[in-house]
Amino acid sequence: MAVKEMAAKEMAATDADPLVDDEARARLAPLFHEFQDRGLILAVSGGPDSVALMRLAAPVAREIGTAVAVVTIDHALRPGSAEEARRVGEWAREAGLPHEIRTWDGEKPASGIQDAARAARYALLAEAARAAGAGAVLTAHHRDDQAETVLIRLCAGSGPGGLAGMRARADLDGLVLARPFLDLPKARLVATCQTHGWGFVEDPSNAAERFARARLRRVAPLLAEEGLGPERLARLAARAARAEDALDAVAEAAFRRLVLAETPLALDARGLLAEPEEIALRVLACAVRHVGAREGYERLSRLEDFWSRLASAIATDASFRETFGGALVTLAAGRLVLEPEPPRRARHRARS
Ligand SMILES: Nc1ncnc2c1ncn2[C@@H]1O[C@H](COP(=O)(O)OP(=O)(O)OP(=O)(O)O)[C@@H](O)[C@H]1O
Repeated sequence: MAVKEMAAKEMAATDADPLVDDEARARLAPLFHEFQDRGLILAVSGGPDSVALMRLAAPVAREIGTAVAVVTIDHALRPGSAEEARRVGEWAREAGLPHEIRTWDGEKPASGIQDAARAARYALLAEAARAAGAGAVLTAHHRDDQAETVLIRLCAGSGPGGLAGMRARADLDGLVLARPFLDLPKARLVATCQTHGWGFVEDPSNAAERFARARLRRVAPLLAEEGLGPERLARLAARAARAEDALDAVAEAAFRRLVLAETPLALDARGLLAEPEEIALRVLACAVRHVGAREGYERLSRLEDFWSRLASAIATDASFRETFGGALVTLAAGRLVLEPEPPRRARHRARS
């Protein structure tokens, strides 16, 4: 089916219509062609979304000849999770796909369990993909997941990067993380399973009130009444993503322009101050990451505070020497020099 025809068909589908085979093929086939040589991993929890992904992907994989393996992560957080993972295995067999269970048997923190479980899940999925020589991991994130992510980030006061939500294509530790259903309403995936009589499980933790995500789910209908429903939140994410990509491109060009020396990394401080604040912030974050001092990112509000101190030092020709995000940042003679922060223990020894 032609792409235009497909788009028209999808526009005509209501939020409760099951996906027809052509729609699924149009979404999945490009990825299956792209990874025909290396193969793909499908991340399947057993919920209706990922069961729909698995069942719809199986015929496309066969048709194109792409090796596909289904991976279920058993977080081992509640009784019955291992049994659920085994059931996914049965459904995968029914669909004619190989299945593997990877269990999270690392330390489980008392607080922030959802975040820890997510980090562990992605690490285990990447491990499984690498072991299979696969080039990509596909998840069944959908429009309602995206809307929830954007709401959570709105509540956290995120900038455009956060409001952009999840991307349909992202990096997963050097592999491709693809979300081919990211713009589809969840109801369509559920309807697809129901129409075909495909079994699925519901994760009881989804309903657990103690998780912020589940609490927000109660507020969501009220927001939707005010017009801020999943569709609008997802559109906000798409617009924020567009702005984010443009700002990143401008910041990258500014970074290249402002670099005076590579080792140690030195930037033109006055030039940085002359940039619009949003660009200066991004150049600074990029420079900090560049010295490779620490994994992860500092929070945006911390970056803003750091920049405000640094900007006033540049403006007044004051001296400046602070660490940020694992980088030692020094201002001297109009040059902003960034070096990896010396290890804390070594510094301590040097002082004592
Ligand atoms: N236990 C699991 N095993 C394999 N894949 C999983 C598992 N849990 C989730 N996934 C994959 O991730 C997708 C999103 O799941 P879910 O909405 O539960 O994640 P989340 O809690 O929103 O976290 P995140 O959005 O960061 O992945 C699922 O559709 C599925 O593809």
